[in-house]
Parts: sequence; C-alpha cells; structure tokens
Amino acid sequence: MQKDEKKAKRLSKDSIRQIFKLYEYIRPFRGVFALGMVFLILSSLANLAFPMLMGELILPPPNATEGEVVNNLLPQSGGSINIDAINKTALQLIALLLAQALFSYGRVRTFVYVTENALARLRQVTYEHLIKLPIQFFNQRRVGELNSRISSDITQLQETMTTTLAEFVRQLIIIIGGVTLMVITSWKLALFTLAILPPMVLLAVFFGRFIRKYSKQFQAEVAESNTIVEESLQGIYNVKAFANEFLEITRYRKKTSEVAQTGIKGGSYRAAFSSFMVVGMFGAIVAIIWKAATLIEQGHLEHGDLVSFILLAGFVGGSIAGFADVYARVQKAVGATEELMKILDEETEDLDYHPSPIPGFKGDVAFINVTFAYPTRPDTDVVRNLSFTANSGDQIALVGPSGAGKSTLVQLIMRFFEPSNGEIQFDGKPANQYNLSVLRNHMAVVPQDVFLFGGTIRENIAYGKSEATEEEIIEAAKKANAWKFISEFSSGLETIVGERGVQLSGGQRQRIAIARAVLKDPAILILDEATSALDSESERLVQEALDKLMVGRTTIVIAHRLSTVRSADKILVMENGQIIESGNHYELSENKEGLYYQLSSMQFAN
Ligand SMILES: Nc1ncnc2c1ncn2[C@@H]1O[C@H](COP(=O)(O)OP(=O)(O)OP(=O)(O)O)[C@@H](O)[C@H]1O
Repeated sequence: MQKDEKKAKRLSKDSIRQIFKLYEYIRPFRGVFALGMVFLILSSLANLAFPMLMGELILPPPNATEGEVVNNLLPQSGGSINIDAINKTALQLIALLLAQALFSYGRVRTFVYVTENALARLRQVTYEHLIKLPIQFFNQRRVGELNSRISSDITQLQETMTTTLAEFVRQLIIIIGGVTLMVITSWKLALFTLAILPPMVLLAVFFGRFIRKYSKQFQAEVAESNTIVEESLQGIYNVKAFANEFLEITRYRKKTSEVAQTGIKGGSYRAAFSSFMVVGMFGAIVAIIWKAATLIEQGHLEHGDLVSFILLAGFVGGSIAGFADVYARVQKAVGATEELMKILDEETEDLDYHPSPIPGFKGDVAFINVTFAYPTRPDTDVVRNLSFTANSGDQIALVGPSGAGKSTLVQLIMRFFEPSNGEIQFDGKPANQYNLSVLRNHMAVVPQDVFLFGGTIRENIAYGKSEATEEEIIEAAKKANAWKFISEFSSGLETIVGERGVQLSGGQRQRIAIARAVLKDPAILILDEATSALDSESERLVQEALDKLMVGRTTIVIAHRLSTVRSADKILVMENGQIIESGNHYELSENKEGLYYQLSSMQFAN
C-alpha cells in the first residue's frame, strides 16, 4: 500500500516536471498567456454569476413595503412581483452574456496565439535536436516512429493547450466558486451536497487513470501502424520485387485491427464512465431536491435560493463529470510530452552552426590501435586493434570480404561513432579535438547508394555548398561529367529529380553525387564504389569523373573495381575487423598465399 502511494507520488511529480519543461516554450509569450488566463477566469466567473441572476429572474424577491414582514415566497402565496427588479435583473443578465461573449472571444484568440507560437517553437526545437543526434540514435529508432513524435504528439499538445487547459481551469473555478456560493446560499444543503460530491470526484480520478493507460497503448499502436505504411511505401520497390504486397497488407490489417480493438476497449471504458457519471449526477440532483424540499418545509430555505442552488449544483456536477474527461486528456498530453522530452533529453553531437574551415587542413588520417564495437552489440568488436596512416593526397583502397568492417571503418573516419579503444587522428591531432561540423566540412562522401532529395538537380548539387553560384554549380557538373546530360534536359538544372532521384539513372545519380563532392572541395574524400554494374559508357564517365575528383585529396575507397585497386597507393586488405595485408597492387599480388591474391583473382577477374 505504502509502496503504491510512493509510486503514485513519484509519477505525478514527474508529470509536473514535464509540464514545467513545456512551460519553457510558453514563457516568451507569458504576457499574452496571462491575459488569456484573465479572460478565462473572468468568463468562468461570469458563468457562475449566471445561475445566481437566473434565480432572481425566475423567482424575484417580493415587493416589500415598510413594516411588512417579507416572506420570500411565490407570488400566489401573498407577495407581489417587483417588475423593476425583474427588468433590472434581465438587463444584468444580457450585460453578463455580452461580457461573457467578449471574454470567451478574448480567451480563444489569446490562447490560440500563444499555442501556435509555442508549438512552432517546440516543433523547431524537436527537429533541430533530432537532426543533431548521433547516427547511433537513428540506428535504434524507426523513421516513422520519430515522424509521429513530431506530428501526432505535438498535435496532441495543441489540443491540450488550446481547449483542455482552458476547460480545466474553467471547471476548477466553477467547482470552487460554485461550492462557495452554495455554502453562502444554504450551508445545510451545501453540506448535504458535499457529502455526495467527493465520492464522485474520487471515482472520476480513478477512472481517469485507468483510461490513460489505454490512451497510451492506443497512441503507441497507431504509431506502429503508421510505421508499416511509411516503411512499405518507402521500400515500395522491394515490396513489389518480392511480390510481398499481400504480406504487407496482412501486417497492416493485423496492426490496424489491434488499434481498433484497443480503441474500442478504451472507448467502452469511457462510455461506461460517462453513463456512470450521468446516473451519479441525476441521482445527486434528485437527492438534493429532496433534501431542499425538506429544508423549505422546515423553514430553513427560501424558494428563490433553491433555484440558484439547483442551477449551481447542476453546474458543479457537470464540471465534475467533465473533469475526469479533461483529466484523461491532460494525462494523454503528459504521455505525449514524456515521449517528446525523451528525445530532447538525448545528447546531441557537438555541431557548429557556422563552421569555419581549418586553414591549411591537409587531410592526413591515422588510425592508432583502434578497436570498435557498435553500441548495440557491445560484445562484438567489429574493428580490432587496427592501425594505418593515409597521408594527404594518398589513395587508399579498402578491400575484403563482406562483413570485414570496411563500411564501419569509413563511419569511424566520418566520426559517426567513436572508437571504444585507440585513437583516430587528423593532421596528427586527435579526432575529438576537432569540432564535428568543422571536420566533416573537410570531408565528402560519394556513397554506393546515392541519396538525392526530391527537388531539382541544382538543389541536389548545391547540397555540397549551399552558397554556390550558378557558375560554380555548372563547373562542378562539368567536372563530374554530368553537365552533358543535365543540359540535354529541357529544364536543365531546374529538372526535378523525383522523390529520392527516381527519375534519373544510376549512373546519372552517381555523377550528381560526384558534382556535389566537387563543389564541396574536401581534403578527405570517401568513396563507396557502386557494386551494381553500370553500362560501360556510364561506368567510364563515372570513373573518369572520380579520377579527376581524387587528385590532391586523401581518398579512402571501398573498392569493388580492379581499376581503382590497381591505381591505389595503398591497399588495405581487411578481414574480421583487422588489416591482414597492406601494400600496393603489385606488392600484394606477389603473395600467392595471401587473401588479396585470392580476392583479386576471383572478384576482380574480368
Ligand atoms: N549499425 C550496426 N550495428 C551493429 N552491427 C553492425 C552495424 N553495422 C554493421 N554491423 C556489423 O559490423 C560488421 C562489419 O560490417 P561492415 O558493414 O563494416 O562490413 P563491410 O566490410 O563494409 O561489408 P560489405 O562489404 O558487405 O558492405 C558486420 O558483422 C555487421 O553485421
């Protein structure tokens, strides 16, 4: 029991901490937010004045003449109606409604203003944070899931901040203010009413918690089903090539049915809850009226007050019923906030917004006894005690069987990961003494699977240097042997490449990636040669462009082609995360027992 209490306390403390973190985003607009709160409080108070005035309008106090004993009863029982009082009350009510309309307008306007601004900032901060996270983070998460964090979780907060929060405060004011007015009107009846209300509040809280569990599960399942759509559409070529449409359909069907089941279960609990509240509420009103009737009969309560009291009790009861719903929604928002905050709590890479190039950076690379295991598989060393040097201008070819660790080594050079042991140096200085953005700005990668963004050819080439001029872009395209095909397109540089570059051939995509690298003019060039065969003309154009690009830079090539390997200054033959042979093509070919000899006679044989 004690343990449970402790847990509940910690949970709520945590939730409050999360909400306070969100407040950071509202803070710049706190003036407007405070104004909104004032509007909200005023409109809630106006709401409370309504039943009081209505009571007076329906049953006005009788016209009292001097000396007459006023017994505030219905007109039939002796009193006469004070028409002036009625008119006055009616006018007050109209003024009250107008004021309330004004306050509500002000509240919605100000809250929407604050929310939209705060959420835009939250979206920006989340995305900025996300994109700066290390590769390791993305290896463990799916893109669809992250996407839904930014879209659905933030939308959830939007609803909370614009409507739920306002309702929460309004209901709170109505409950507190209403109860106070009830006590003032008739403390006996109020006491009786309060004996009925607290159990209902407790039940509401209990139910709210229970429903929260389902909301969380529901959200998680919706995110999973979105992931299926996103991944299968992104990988549509694979889906079709493997004729797996029906497999995906089944997967999606299963997931969405689960979502529906969870939704229905959660919905039925909510329905049961609402029904329960309705019975509780009307039951309470019947009990209160019964009690009031007895109080009137005993002369402790007047008719006019009864109307106000019943209306107040109705308002308070309604607010309590709605409170649980609001509570569940607040909990849902807290869930969404927790997920977002988890991302914001992840440590980002040390990046620089305006990295200034290191003057005279040569691009010497050295690995000194480097050992590395992926954080997801800490027990398996993928690179083991590996050392080599590549001096400025060297062409280093990495060869070795699949899984030997070639890509991993390249990722270590890019500092996507840090070695578990040993040191990587650039220009004789430990890698971690450089700012990551600065260092990566001196490198360029031409990957095996070229990724192009959905925009124009110009945008894709300029990705290597965003401030490049038209001349520079054309020059780079020419050096990459890409200008000819680009200028043959009717829209030239403005040609749209289609999502992920689908409207271009493999060889064309590669040459655009080369143009990008040319524009970046890196000291260190990393090439992952395409394994997929290009036709010989395309291959020649790509190779020629690469040969030109490599001149004067430290080049590390994951080599699949004989021509690259032959011309390399140094070949590192890798196996099981180690360099087992190194030397140039002729030196290594001498060793007829060696892995290189075997590989080159098999793999590189024409
Ligand atoms: N993100 C990762 N997390 C955990 N292990 C990984 C990860 N990437 C690769 N590995 C493992 O590291 C080892 C080396 O992989 P790597 O991709 O570096 O080999 P490679 O020589 O480039 O192979 P290939 O020629 O097939 O591309 C493999 O056993 C692989 O399963």
